[in-house]
Amino acid sequence: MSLKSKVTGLILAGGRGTRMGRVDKGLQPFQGATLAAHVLRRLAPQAAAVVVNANRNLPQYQALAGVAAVVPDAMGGYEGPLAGLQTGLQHCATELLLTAPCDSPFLPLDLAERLYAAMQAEGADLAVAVTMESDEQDPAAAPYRQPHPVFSLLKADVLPQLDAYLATGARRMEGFFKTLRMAEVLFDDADAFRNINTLQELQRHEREQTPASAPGFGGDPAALHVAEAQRLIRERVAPIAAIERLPLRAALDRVLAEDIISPINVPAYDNSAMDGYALRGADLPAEGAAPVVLKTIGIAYAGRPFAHAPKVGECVRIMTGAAIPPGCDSVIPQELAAAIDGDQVTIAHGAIRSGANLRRAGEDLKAGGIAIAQGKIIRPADLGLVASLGIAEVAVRRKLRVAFFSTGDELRSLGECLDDGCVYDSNRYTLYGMLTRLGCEVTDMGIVRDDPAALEAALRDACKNADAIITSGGVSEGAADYTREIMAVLGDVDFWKLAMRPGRPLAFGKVQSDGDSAWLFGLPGNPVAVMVSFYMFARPALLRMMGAQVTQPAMQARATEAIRKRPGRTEYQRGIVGTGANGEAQVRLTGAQGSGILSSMTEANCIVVLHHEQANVAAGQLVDVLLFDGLV
Ligand SMILES: Nc1nc2c(c(=O)[nH]1)N[C@H]1C(S)=C(S)[C@@H](COP(=O)(O)OP(=O)(O)OC[C@H]3O[C@@H](n4cnc5c(N)ncnc54)[C@H](O)[C@@H]3O)O[C@H]1N2
Ligand code: MOO
Ligand SMILES: [Mg+2]
Repeated sequence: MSLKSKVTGLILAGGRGTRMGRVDKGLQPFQGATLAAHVLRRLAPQAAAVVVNANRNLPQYQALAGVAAVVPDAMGGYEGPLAGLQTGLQHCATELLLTAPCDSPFLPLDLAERLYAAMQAEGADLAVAVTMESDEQDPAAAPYRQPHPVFSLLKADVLPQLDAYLATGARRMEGFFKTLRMAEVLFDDADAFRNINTLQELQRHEREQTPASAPGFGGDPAALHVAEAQRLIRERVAPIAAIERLPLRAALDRVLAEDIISPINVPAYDNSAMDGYALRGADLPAEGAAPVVLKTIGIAYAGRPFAHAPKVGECVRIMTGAAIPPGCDSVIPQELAAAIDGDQVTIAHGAIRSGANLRRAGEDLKAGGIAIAQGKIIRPADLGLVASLGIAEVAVRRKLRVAFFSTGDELRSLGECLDDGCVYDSNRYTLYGMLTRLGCEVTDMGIVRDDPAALEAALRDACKNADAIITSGGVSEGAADYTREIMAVLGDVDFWKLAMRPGRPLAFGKVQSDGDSAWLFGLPGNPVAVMVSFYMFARPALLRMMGAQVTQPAMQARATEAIRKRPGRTEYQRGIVGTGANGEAQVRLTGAQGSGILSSMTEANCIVVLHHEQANVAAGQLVDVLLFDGLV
């Protein structure tokens, strides 16, 4: 049973709006809709039904598409949010009630899920959102925990306790919550809980640009901002726990699972950076003094130290990498000596500074320090560094297991005859390439026909062994797109329309079968869309599951031509970045940008990122670019 089906959403809109001049807060216009409509849009995906608690303008609330019921306080008399909660619980047909105030248009899209997880973990009756806030008057003060009792998830069966509490005359939410077993959930995005209290605040927000956390109102009001979808995915997935120990070379391109702590200083001893003479800095001639002549008393080779300390007026011939003899603190490269005659070395003032040309013990790495932090993908330099510490074996995360398949009756595999109306399956090849380059252990499950039973069997099968499943096709709303239906049956899967191009539809969630589960990324079928969606959503999530740090190879380049762009969605266009005549980075587009035109991807060496709020780009303007090298 999905979480969503257990939850009733309650929008608390029953207040007097005292701080807003007694207007009905929820009905105030905000970014093309009302405040309550924004709250509804963010609650609806998290609940089986949404109920509004309002004491005025009931028909206006009822007119909001998707509202199951509008209910006034049972106790009457504007007694505050606890009275609204009582009414909500009375009308809650599910096991759980999720509350949000009508003036919080940015509430988190994973509110129910995160509150529920804490409730389960702590065996609580209710879970409340908490954020860390800082004192605006005193920014230097330590941040404090701010609970948000109006953002809570409660068991519906606490109603008798609430009735009894209200009967005592008490009205404070916090007071009532203290009588229950309460879990607190810390959200790191305090902005998501912002509410709008005054008309001035409302107007200020209206004027501000659509924030990154809000849906893409510039285009389709229901479309989700790319950053919001990325955040939702990032917050849900976690690194796999399994670790394996590998001989150093086998760890190349794997994710380091434990910090590498340096057992030694590197270098282990002070040594020479030059071939020359090791000497005592005190012997160097002062300004205006005559050159000094030092007598060579021995030779220090790399690996064969010279153990005697030179006395005043003496030096030691030394090779690069050799340990600095005792008593010496400087090295003069032999070519900087004024003269060398047998064992006599003449040095003029100013040839070197005292302390020059020494590589100090521990200057590269200190014993006991972190040489490489866990989460790093091991590259050639890391192999070398680990070897320099004398470490022969490293702990890496086990490879992430990713199963993938294509969906569609029109698809044909290589070697098959291309019937009328059919296309060769290319997505499985791009997916194979992208996943393999990322370092995943892949399972190619082939093509799955547009048939509900076949899809269900494939998804169940994939759950058994895979950490993640990637599918392509069938996530839009076509008549043969059964994928959505089956995905929803097998788990908590959200279907998003994203404010982006290409890659508008995306399914993400957890599918389960017989106790096994896997994260599902249902990518769109169009061949460019599948790649862009993979890079923007699946790649960062898979890296996180792999326990790896997520980086994107980004730069800026000047557009050689004007680019049309409508604000309100993120666009990813294929580009070719290079160096212009003036030595500056510049980028041009690869022509046709249709999401079926795969040749535009092979031609390109980068993706030009045109951000959500960005409008038309003029020729010569700087744009953000994601380089394929490092990304792919
Ligand atoms: N009424 C609407 N229609 C569509 C919308 C929309 O919002 N409203 N979105 C469009 C966008 S954008 C995309 S992207 C596609 C995504 O659709 P699906 O994920 O359902 O994918 P399919 O319908 O199965 O296929 C789309 C397209 O891609 C070709 N395809 C699919 N799989 C492969 C493959 N493995 N190899 C090569 N080509 C593949 C398929 O033949 C179709 O041409 O929906 C739009 N429609
Ligand atoms: O955005 Mo669709 O993903 O254009 O092809
Ligand atoms: Mg389709």
